[in-house]
Amino acid sequence: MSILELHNVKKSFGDKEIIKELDFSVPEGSIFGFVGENGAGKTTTMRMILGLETIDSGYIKVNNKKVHYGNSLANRVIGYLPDVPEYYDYMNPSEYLTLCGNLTGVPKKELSNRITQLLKTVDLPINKKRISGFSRGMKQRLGIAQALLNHPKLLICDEPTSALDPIGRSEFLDLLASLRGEMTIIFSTHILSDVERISDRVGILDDGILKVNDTLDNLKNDYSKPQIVLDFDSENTAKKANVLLNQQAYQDNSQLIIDYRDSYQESAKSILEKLLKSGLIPISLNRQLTSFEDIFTEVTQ
Ligand SMILES: Nc1ncnc2c1ncn2[C@@H]1O[C@H](COP(=O)(O)OP(=O)(O)OP(=O)(O)O)[C@@H](O)[C@H]1O
Repeated sequence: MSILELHNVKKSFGDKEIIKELDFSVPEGSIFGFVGENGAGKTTTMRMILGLETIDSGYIKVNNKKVHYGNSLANRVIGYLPDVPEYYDYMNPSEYLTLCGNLTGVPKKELSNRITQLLKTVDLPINKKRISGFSRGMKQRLGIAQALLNHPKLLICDEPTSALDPIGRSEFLDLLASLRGEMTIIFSTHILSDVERISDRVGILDDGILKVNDTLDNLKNDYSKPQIVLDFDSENTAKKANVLLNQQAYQDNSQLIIDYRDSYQESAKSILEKLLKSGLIPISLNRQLTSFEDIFTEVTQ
C-alpha cells in the first residue's frame, strides 16, 4: 500500500513553472530519498504534501486522505522536520517537547513517558541543559524527537543533514535508519552518498518532473555501466597498453578506463592475458561499479 500519492500535481510561482507534473507514490515502510539539484522544487513539494503550499492542479493523498491547503487533517499522521528548525533556546529539551506535545494535543498522562522515551531514541540527555548550548547535530536530533511525538506514519525531513559535519551527519543517518520499518520516511537532500547509505527507494526530481522513482538496486541494474580501471607506471606505458587493447580504453594520464558488458571475470582475463603477453604490467586493476552519483548525473544531464 502507498502512504503517499501525488496525482498530476503542478505548481508555479508567478510565471515560473517549478513543478510541471508530479505523479508518483511512496510505498509504506520505505525510506525514500528525494533528491534534486538546488532549486529543483523539493521543499515546495514537501510543503504541498503538508498543506503549507497551494497546489495549482492535481491532488495529493496521505494515508488515503486528501491533503487540503491550510488545514490538512492528513497532517495528523505526519511528522515534519523543516530544513531550519526553530527553537526557544532558553528551554531544555523536555520543556520544549512538553510545549510541542501540549500544542499538538498529545494526552497529558502519556506525554511525560513519551518524552523520556523519545529523548532516549534520539540519544539526547534528559537533564536541564538548555537548547542554546546544543550543537547543530543535537538540534536536528531534537527536531526528530519533536516530529515523532504524534506517532507519525510518515516522517518528512527536509535536507536534514546539509548543515551537519561528517560525524553529526553519520549519527543522524544512523538515527533515521534505526526508525526503518516503524514508519515511512521521506528525506530530501543533495548529498548523494546519504541517499545511498540509508534509502531503499530514490526519487530524482529534475526539470519539474520525477525522472526516476525506484529502488537503488533496480536503478543500479538499469543504469549499469561497469568499468575496469587500470593504472600504469607512466602515461607512455598506458598509451602502449591502449594500442594493444585496440584503443578500446579511455586514457586519463597513466590510467586506462574500459567499459565492459560481459562478465567481469571474462573481460578482466582477456585484458590481462593481452597485457601480460606484451610485458605491460599494470600497477593496479580495479572493478568500478555504477554509483548513485553516476546515475544522478546521467538522469539530470
Ligand atoms: N514562495 C515562493 N515564491 C516564489 N518563488 C519560490 C517560493 N518558494 C520557492 N520558490 C522558488 O521555487 C524554486 C524551487 O524552490 P525549492 O526551495 O522548492 O527548491 P529545493 O529543491 O528545495 O532547493 P534547495 O535544495 O536549494 O533547498 C526556486 O527557484 C525558488 O526560488
